[in-house]
Amino acid sequence: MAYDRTAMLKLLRPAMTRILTPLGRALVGRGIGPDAVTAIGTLGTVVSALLFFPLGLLTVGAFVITVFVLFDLLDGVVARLGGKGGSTWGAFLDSTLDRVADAAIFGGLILYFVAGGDTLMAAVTLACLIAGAVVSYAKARAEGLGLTADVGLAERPERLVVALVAAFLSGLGVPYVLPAGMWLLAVASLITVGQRVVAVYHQTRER
Ligand SMILES: CCCCCCCC/C=C\CCCCCCCC(=O)OC[C@H](COP(=O)(O)OP(=O)(O)OC[C@H]1O[C@@H](n2ccc(N)nc2=O)[C@H](O)[C@@H]1O)OC(=O)CCCCCCC/C=C\CCCCCCCC
Ligand SMILES: O=P([O-])([O-])O[C@@H]1[C@@H](O)[C@H](O)[C@@H](O)[C@H](O)[C@@H]1O
Ligand SMILES: [Mg+2]
Ligand SMILES: [Mg+2]
Repeated sequence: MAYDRTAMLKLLRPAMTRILTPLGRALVGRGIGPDAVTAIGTLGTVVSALLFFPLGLLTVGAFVITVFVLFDLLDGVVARLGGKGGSTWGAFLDSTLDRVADAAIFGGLILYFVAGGDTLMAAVTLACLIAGAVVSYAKARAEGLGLTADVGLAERPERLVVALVAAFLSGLGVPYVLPAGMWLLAVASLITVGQRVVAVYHQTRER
């Protein structure tokens, strides 16, 4: 079953874009370009994920990472307000650095579980990292072949919301929420890989 992205968190995109537009305008007015926003967002995410999560500071880590991860919406806003409607280079940079940010977030959580001696949850979180990367790769490869794979239960916003909310609540002392979130995400990401493979398979058969 294919999930239309308009049925998922993508629905929040126009509202988030509206909220971020005044900030985007201010950045453009100061001569700050989208690539700088992309780079700062990625750097901030990587440093905070690899600092806070392994130390067990899950709530503050999830909060700070959320701020930096929202730069991924802000860079597109800045690109579009800049008048050129976004560049090919910017699209490449944005997607590539998203992979770096995702690796740091899930890598930070893996280090947290390893530090606590929880090998099983470290492995489940590793599955989230790998399956999430395959989800993104499947779409990028399909697009490189002139096809589309813009479907799935757990696209990047869903993966980030589940991981960050679970980490945030776990840090507040809510029991079982982080393991439950990681198990849920591992399964949802695997399903998403399947959905994208099936979507591409059907397109190749139609050809
Ligand atoms: C103080 C602030 C605290 C904030 C707390 C608020 C909590 C947040 C609540 C809700 C978030 C809701 C999620 C929003 C969903 C958005 C859905 C969506 O569309 O996501 C996709 C995007 C970005 O995708 P992409 O990068 O592809 O789009 P762009 O718009 O950037 O466009 C790309 C094109 O732009 C051009 N371009 C780009 C870059 C560049 N350098 N040059 C360019 O030219 C080019 O043409 C490109 O093709 O967003 C995401 O994926 C990020 C999702 C964010 C999810 C955050 C989830 C956090 C939720 C909860 C965490 C709770 C813990 C903390 C609790 C704190 C409570 C206060
Ligand atoms: O494929 P996926 O990982 O769910 O989501 C993708 C993002 O991770 C990627 O960075 C972005 O450029 C793509 O347009 C797509 O939204
Ligand atoms: Mg972006
Ligand atoms: Mg992005």
